[in-house]
Amino acid sequence: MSDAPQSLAEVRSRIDALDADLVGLLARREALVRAAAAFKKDEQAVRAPDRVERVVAAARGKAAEAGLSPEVAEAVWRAMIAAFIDLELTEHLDRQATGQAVERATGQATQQPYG
Ligand SMILES: O=C(O)C(=O)C[C@]1(C(=O)O)C=C[C@@H](O)C=C1
Repeated sequence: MSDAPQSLAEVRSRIDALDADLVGLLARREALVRAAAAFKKDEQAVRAPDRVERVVAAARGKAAEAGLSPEVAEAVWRAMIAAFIDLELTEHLDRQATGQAVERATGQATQQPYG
């Protein structure tokens, strides 16, 4: 028997189920991105353009093997990484602001993410 969906409603129900899996995978990815951010000292390290290109190239390569359009893979990965870079930069700025507030309150120098 064919596994092909028999209606638009069935297609959409399968898409919704896959999206739920993707949300779980992206949450695990976000936890790792946040862990990476903690090792980075400056904005250039957060942006890591060489690493971005390697990640995108790997996604394109795996996409072709898996039956995913490489163009779609590249667009999705670039959008996803841009969002994670924004998240990392926001975390760094928050940490910097917290460090400055602690310094004001205590008069003690704290470690600054941007040197
Ligand atoms: O590999 C890193 O350094 C990460 O922080 C992860 C990640 C990504 O989402 O893949 C995010 C930001 C960097 O610009 C590069 C890659």
